[in-house]
Amino acid sequence: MTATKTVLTHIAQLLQVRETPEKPLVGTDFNELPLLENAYLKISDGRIEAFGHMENLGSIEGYTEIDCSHRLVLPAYIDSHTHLVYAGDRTPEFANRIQGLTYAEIAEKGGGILNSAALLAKTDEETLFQAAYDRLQQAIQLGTGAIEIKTGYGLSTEAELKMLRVIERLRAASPIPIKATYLAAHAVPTAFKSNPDAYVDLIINETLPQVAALEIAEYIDVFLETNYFNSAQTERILAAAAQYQLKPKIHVNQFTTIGGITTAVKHGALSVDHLEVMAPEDYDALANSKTVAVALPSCSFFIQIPYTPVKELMQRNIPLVLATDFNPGTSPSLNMNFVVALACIQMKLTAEQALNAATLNAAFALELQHELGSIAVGKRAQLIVTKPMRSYWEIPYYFGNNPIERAIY
Ligand SMILES: N=CN[C@@H](CCC(=O)O)C(=O)O
Ligand SMILES: [Zn+2]
Repeated sequence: MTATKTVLTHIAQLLQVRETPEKPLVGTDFNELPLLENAYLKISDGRIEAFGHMENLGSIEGYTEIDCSHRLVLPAYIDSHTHLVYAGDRTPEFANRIQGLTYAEIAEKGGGILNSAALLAKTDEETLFQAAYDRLQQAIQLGTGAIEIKTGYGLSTEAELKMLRVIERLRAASPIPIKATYLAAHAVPTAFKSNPDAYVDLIINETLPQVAALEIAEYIDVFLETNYFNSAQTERILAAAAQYQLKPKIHVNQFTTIGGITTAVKHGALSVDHLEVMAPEDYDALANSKTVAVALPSCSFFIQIPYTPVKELMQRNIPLVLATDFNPGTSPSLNMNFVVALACIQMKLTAEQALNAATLNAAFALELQHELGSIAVGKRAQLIVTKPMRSYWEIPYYFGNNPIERAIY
């Protein structure tokens, strides 16, 4: 936590200096990262009070000074897609994958999401909370200034509500904003294998009303994928969720393309997430929508699947967001710096584009663009002070290093 009045001085470069735009960044705006050199930034009661060139600093009496000479300052990352709450881990499955099994083969054997659900069912709320709270602290130290957390390892009403209560406790204890997503349909439980539609009925008739009554979740999610949930099932869930004002953020096109993006867009999805496998009609659906595309390169890296074709998205002016997809199966990393590095190295984004996708555009993916994501007076002062560096290109260049000296929140 910062003192009530703090001033950052001699900032070599203050990055992402812009007022909140009406829409997420695309085109030229997305290609540029506006900055101020030799800058100061004043913080009062956790908000950005003022900023400008050092020569215009004026009196700093009553402020605690943080000298940022040779350092860059940027808005904290927004991680708009995580599965932060889970029990145990999946290191045995990781070992199996190293020995040659695929994610799909492990899932067929009852591993994957079903494995995490079984572990979660026998783990108490306090244990889940403590583990997730530790991870939240890690995320903050790695530069994350707001985070989305999904349920989805419940696969029963009782366990989904348990996950939501843990998220609520995290929210109460967290110094950074948390948005909650009810991941209603993440996998078909074994008991429903022969009749997945009956599980969808249970979600709609039993779990969803109780989730809505808790008033913790803002968003609804479905894993729309071959062997998981199809478009017709998703449509039913999203139509029911709309009655409770839960907006869709959908897992889609991770392994196959089965019309899911069109479905998500039709239901006014705030975001579609993954998009590693894309068909021409998927781009068309997105290009004519208000839905943002969330790429998750750490998942592609960890389970060795294609990277989201971001150039194709950018060519069509589809807003691009980057997030970690932190989860025990496909992306056990909370490190947004690594996400930025992968986006540059593997997806060929420029550092400007990657940082825009991880800050301001990411804020749009959680409807936090008026609070976070850029340096503007009145926004929350959740900031990253880097270690000494000459250029923000060093963030992806020294991949695997921690570029952050201090997280301000
Ligand atoms: N694809 C669906 N959900 C997660 C993985 C969940 C898991 O394997 O536990 C993802 O985003 O990759
Ligand atoms: Zn995910």
